[in-house]
Amino acid sequence: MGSTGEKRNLTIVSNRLPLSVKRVDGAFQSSLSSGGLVTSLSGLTKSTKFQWFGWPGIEVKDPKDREEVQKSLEAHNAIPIFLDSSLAHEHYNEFSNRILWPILHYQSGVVFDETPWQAYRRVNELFADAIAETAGSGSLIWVHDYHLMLLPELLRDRLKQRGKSCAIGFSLHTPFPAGDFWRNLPVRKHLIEGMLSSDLIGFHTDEYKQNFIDTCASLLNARTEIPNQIQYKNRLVCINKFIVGIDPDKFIDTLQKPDVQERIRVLKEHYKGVKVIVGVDRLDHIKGLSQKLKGFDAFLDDHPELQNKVVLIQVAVPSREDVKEYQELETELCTIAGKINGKHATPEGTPLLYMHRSVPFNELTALYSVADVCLLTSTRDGMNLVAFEYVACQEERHGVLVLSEFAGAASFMTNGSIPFHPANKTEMSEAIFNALNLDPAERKAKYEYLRGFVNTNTSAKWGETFIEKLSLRCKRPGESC
Ligand SMILES: O=P(O)(O)OC[C@H]1O[C@H](O[C@H]2O[C@H](CO)[C@@H](O)[C@H](O)[C@H]2O)[C@H](O)[C@@H](O)[C@@H]1O
Ligand SMILES: O=c1ccn([C@@H]2O[C@H](COP(=O)(O)OP(=O)(O)O)[C@@H](O)[C@H]2O)c(=O)[nH]1
Repeated sequence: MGSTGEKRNLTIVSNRLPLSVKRVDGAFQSSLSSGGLVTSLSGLTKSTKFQWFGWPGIEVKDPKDREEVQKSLEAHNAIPIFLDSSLAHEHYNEFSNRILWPILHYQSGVVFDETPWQAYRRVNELFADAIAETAGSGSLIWVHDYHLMLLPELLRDRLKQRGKSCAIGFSLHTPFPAGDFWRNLPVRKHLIEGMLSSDLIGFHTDEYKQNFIDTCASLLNARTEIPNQIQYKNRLVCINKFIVGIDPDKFIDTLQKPDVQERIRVLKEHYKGVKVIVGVDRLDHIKGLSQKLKGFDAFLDDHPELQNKVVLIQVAVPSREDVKEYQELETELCTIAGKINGKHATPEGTPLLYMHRSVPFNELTALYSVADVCLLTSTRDGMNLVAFEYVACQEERHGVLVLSEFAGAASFMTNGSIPFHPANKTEMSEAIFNALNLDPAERKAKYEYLRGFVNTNTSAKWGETFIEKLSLRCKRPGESC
């Protein structure tokens, strides 16, 4: 058990709660939110107790309705922060996902706009107000991700006004780009200063950590000579890498369920004599989905002898559908998918199954399990937990992970996978071919390497390590990080 979380009061804060609330026929229904942040933090629930603040994903105006939503979430230790829909839209869609997200992922052509920025500030303030009121002095507050970069500073001020002292940790789940890219954002200084009011800041990889440290030095003239520390104004902030992971047992246990075993049997029978490649990604530019489909097209062109012998099952989970760029990407992907099947399908079958929807967890594990290859083509990606999940489901098959060198996961998984550059179709085609033809001994060796990594670096360990460090930081602030 994660003793730290139980001894001290732990509060998790993220923009999105793990449960999204929807109004169906006048009543409220909640369902699990998608994405890696929820996966990583849900894995933590096994070992640590915490309350979770976040936006419920819906506008609720009526005080009675708010009470109803509040009660239904209470059972999951979740506390909703209600936002009116235009504010939520400007904060989440317009600033977080149209301006900040692309810059964090090295996408160019971003246009800054003042209205969304003001909404971003306002939402961070509303979070700070709600948390400062509830938090007990001495508690640990762990803030997550790019939607809430201003929160540590706003929260620290409010806690101080109330005479409370809490430890504040911040984890970024995206990459942090190299300095010159970050300069594209006119409000870059405010965001960095907001984060620097934390006691501890965590990144997924050493590269992101170093980029952040370099930016603090060049932009704020902060002192960064001591490893893993940033001194800015009168504060000493610890900076480190914490490897986020999954709960592998959840996948292993699910694979044992009779209905999942039956589903696996049916899928194996259906794809007898056919090699299955799986891809699971939120429908997002950063996942390199158009590159993936084009690379797969090149692979099919290069290997006519494999006609009807290979299928790519691509799950594209709907995401951020109110953002214009995401809508355009969806249209583009449908067109490319149609063209690929138009070119390569035969009366015996289609080489590409493109599914634009989310899949239930049991189905997801069955899909991972029957796949000979998992193809992940991110152009940039904070970590990519799908890579971990695929490995967790490959005890029997020893399938091969073909992993873009730009996923954060590649910093740790390159030895056990086949790495490639997602913009290079030829390289991708060769990587797919090599993965499909790897001999069993090599497949086993790669799988065992990755299994060791995934089983060692679990989400529970990630959470416990971060909380332990945060708690120590407060007890002995002068100590090295
Ligand atoms: O909440 P959404 O807008 O629907 O997006 C889902 C999540 O996407 C991002 O996930 C990141 O976190 C993962 C876990 O650390 C990491 O593996 C992945 O590479 C990242 O893209 C986002 O950072 C989350 O806040 C979102 O909830
Ligand atoms: O229909 C689906 C398919 C997948 N996932 C999960 O979404 C997460 C994706 O996390 P990742 O870190 O790969 O990327 P992110 O979407 O957070 O950028 C994984 O845990 C998947 O199991 C999901 O919620 N719904």
